[in-house]
Amino acid sequence: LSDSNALLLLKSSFHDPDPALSSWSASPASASDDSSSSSPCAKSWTGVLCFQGIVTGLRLGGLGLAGTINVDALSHFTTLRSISFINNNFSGPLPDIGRLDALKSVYLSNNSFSGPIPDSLFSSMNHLKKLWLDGNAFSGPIPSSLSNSSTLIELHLEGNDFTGPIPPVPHLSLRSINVSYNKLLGPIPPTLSRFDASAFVGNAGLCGPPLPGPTCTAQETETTVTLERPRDITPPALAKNTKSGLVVLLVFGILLLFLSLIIGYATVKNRRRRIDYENSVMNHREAAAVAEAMEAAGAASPVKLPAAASLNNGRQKRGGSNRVNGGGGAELVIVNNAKGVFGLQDLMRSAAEVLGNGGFGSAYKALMANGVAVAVKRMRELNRLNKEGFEGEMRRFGRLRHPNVLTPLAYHFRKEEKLVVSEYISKGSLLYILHGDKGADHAALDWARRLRIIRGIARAMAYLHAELSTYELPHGNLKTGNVLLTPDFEPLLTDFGLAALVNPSNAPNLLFAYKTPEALQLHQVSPKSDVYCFGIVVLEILTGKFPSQYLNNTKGGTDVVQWGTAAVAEGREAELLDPQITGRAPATAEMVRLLRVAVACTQVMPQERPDMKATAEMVEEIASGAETFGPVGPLPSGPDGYVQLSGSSGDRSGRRREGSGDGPLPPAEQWSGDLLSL
Ligand SMILES: Nc1ncnc2c1ncn2[C@@H]1O[C@H](COP(=O)(O)OP(=O)(O)OP(=O)(O)O)[C@@H](O)[C@H]1O
Repeated sequence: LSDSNALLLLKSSFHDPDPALSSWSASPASASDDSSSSSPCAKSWTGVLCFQGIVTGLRLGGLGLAGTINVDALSHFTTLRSISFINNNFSGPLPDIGRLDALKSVYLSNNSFSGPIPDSLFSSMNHLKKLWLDGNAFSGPIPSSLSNSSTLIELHLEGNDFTGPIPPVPHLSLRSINVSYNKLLGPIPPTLSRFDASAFVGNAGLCGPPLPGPTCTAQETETTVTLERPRDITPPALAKNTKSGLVVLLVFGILLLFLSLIIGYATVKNRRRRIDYENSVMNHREAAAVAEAMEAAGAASPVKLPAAASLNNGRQKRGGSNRVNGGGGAELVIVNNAKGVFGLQDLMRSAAEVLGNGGFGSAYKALMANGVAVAVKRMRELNRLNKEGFEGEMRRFGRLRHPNVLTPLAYHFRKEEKLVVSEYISKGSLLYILHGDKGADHAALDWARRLRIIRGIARAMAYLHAELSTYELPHGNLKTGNVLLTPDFEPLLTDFGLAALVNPSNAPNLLFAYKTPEALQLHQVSPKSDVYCFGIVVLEILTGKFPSQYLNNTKGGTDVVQWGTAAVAEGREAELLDPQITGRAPATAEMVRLLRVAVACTQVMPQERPDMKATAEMVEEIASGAETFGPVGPLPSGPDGYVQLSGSSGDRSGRRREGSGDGPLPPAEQWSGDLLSL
């Protein structure tokens, strides 16, 4: 069997409706010989990873594949190191991947695999480092053969129906584990208590550290001495230090214990909110989509904590420098003093409120005694850089000044704990206001406000692309969950520039830019990936629909890219617009033109998208037309019934039409995607 034929055999076990694997085809050469020129490595087959002409990996995530995975075909590749089938629709039992004993990484997240996994399945996988089975419907016990995987560094089993106890997985090499939202029982192995509580929540029968709440009977003595637990996460320098070191240790202990408690509380409370929410006004499909996004993003709206949640821990010392409450590394470094200078103890004395638990870690609001409210995020995943590197990035972010960019105020760095502090923005995220409880803020999202929001986001993005022009991803995580709104509905972008700080292996799970076609297909990102994300955001704001692109599966939301692209191609853009912004009136030219810009931004090929500067200029020009001329009223219909746009549009045959006044778009030659022909 040649490599090509083995892959074709594999392909024949898939159901590939798109088809996404059309590049995997039996050319005459590959069918007849096995020469190097007929190797899949020489033919750029989608998702086939090679090293020196040898197939070493398959990355077939997010391709809409279903059916089964033919392990016989895969076993042909004795050098296969990594397989990824994430975000597809595979179902049935876990394929017998245990036979692929050279595998180091297995990514099968977010499919519909189900049933128990044979207990001995992992016995021969002596090289296994990363196992991601989350977001499926596996049941039965977690296989005990995982206990032999002494090389394991990432184990993700969350969101399944696993039952029974957590087996004693090798913990020395383990860097991340998540078994949340299963049906697990019994004590958490003490060796795993160093991980965050969020890795274990959602299992009614689990007990013991790091989970808050009732302790396991067998572990009572250990768990009741709660103040000793933070010893694990306190740097040795602090522990052996002087009296002040002990005070800081104590304060940290209380802070971290408190955080664990409130995260657990918030998680339970937020799940309840989401269920209520699903039962309310939204149709089931969209509700499910939003619920999953909220699940992924943690809380969508603040959760009030009991008054006893105040973190009052003694007197603070204020320093004159920008390192506040220094000593033993337990300091807060101010990078932007727009909200004054404050220290860790100011935070600890604040009334605290959980905001949520995003991909990077948990977030909470702290209202300090001076009346300043801040959002504090524990950034567990920012482990790529050492202290100097991290500080350099934070200082750089702290120097950013733009009315639509939320510049961080301060950070705290230790190997085990990274905090980033920003001003608290009371309205919360655009994601929640658009799709959440549909309250007064949602009702206020009329066309004028949405246009200003889009313009503000475009300006901020253009600014970030200029200021962080050396970054592969100047933002990297643009989505409406990371657009906060000020009381007067001005957008503020947050969570930008983090791609440089996260480990590359984790970036695809954390950053929305890794959901772009080029990232999913070619594992490449660039500033144009940000442009794609911007396009999604604009489509979301214009249509009011929750983008399926935010989800890790195909079970909900609206594919706004496909919807928008088809509508533009067929000249029926007006049909897509959220009725809330059009009211009973027909779409305005600005709405339709913005939709076209968004579709241009979401072209599959990055080189066919405008860059961020050109995009922002187009948005600016459209918005200024709207401001100068006011609502343009009903659009004249063309002879074939299609909306006729002023100045910038073409008819379905691509001919340009004469318009009536809101000016031309910037020159299309700045980018190769021809907006005018769309
Ligand atoms: N500065 C802030 N002011 C007000 N709310 C905030 C602020 N920063 C974050 N939030 C809210 O806190 C919650 C958690 O935010 P976090 O950034 O940790 O996760 P996320 O943005 O939801 O997900 P991701 O990690 O993918 O960016 C979200 O609901 C977010 O809207």
